[in-house]
Amino acid sequence: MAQPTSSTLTFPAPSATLLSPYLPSTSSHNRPFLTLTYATSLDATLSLTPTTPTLLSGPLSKSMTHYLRAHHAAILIGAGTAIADDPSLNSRLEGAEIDRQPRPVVLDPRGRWAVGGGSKVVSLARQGRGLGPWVMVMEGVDVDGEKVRVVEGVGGAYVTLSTNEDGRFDWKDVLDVLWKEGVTSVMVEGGGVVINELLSPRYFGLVDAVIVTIAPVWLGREGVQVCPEERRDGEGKKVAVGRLRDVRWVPLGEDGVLCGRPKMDE
Ligand SMILES: NC(=O)C1=CN([C@@H]2O[C@H](COP(=O)(O)OP(=O)(O)OC[C@H]3O[C@@H](n4cnc5c(N)ncnc54)[C@H](O)[C@@H]3O)[C@@H](O)[C@H]2O)C=CC1
Ligand SMILES: Nc1nc(O)c(N)c(N[C@@H]2O[C@H](COP(=O)(O)O)[C@@H](O)[C@H]2O)n1
Repeated sequence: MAQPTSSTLTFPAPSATLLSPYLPSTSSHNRPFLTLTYATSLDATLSLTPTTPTLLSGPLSKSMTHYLRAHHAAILIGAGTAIADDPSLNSRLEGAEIDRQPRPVVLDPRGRWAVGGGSKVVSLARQGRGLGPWVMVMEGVDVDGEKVRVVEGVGGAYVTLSTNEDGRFDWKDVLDVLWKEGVTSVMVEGGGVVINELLSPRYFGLVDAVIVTIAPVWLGREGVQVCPEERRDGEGKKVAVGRLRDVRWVPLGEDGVLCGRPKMDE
């Protein structure tokens, strides 16, 4: 039997039905609906090392990712992932034409990502199989003119945003910029810095839905781990950061997909 090409992934309707309660709904708080989604090992690890692209999702859960991408207006990653993976950041779901492609957004305050004509995201945008990326950089950073030319040449943009004293964007500002540009939903895929920050007590409340693929493998130490900053109560006692409610487990091949809505414990 012929293998599907990279642009003809399908996601079975019964699984799609199970996911439907977690898909973006109309936002009631003047910011994009934020879905946090990633694949992890049994030891809560995203990749073997920060610079090693690591396939965790099986074929069905990978199709789910492309289904989710086609249901979001934007897909966001940190510069670490952009540099390590040279990702495509488009949806290869069957029927996901250009009007259902998510806008790739990369948090790259210092303009480190070497986005050029050979980058997958640029190449796909040139072929009409994805959108040009929006790269968020800090004020005053000197971005190489050639990179700006390449990004703008495929309909993308470098967007300047202010940072705090640590050189970090406030997530509320990131979401505000996207909202003002008409982005109603964003799927955040990672990597470790991004995920751990969004799961930290400060930003936990910004996450509307979590969809995590759990693959039956252990990756060992030195990997990029999901382990957010701890939370303490008024007396300094350590408490859980938060949990998921409205939980649903969806088996996809050998992987388990955990869906839920985050809730910070009282
Ligand atoms: N299994 C999975 O689902 C995924 C795995 N990965 C893996 O994760 C690894 C990369 O993870 P990390 O090294 O943790 O990098 P990362 O992708 O989280 O990027 C970190 C960088 O993003 C920028 N950034 C993040 N938050 C920011 C903020 N609030 N303000 C300003 N800049 C911000 C900074 O430049 C920071 O150094 C790679 O190995 C990749 O393959 C990445 C995504 C998903
Ligand atoms: N869902 C999922 N499963 C895995 O096993 C992964 N390694 C990732 N990684 C994320 O997907 C990006 C690559 O996507 P493309 O297929 O190149 O578009 C990678 O950059 C991570 O964000 N995700």
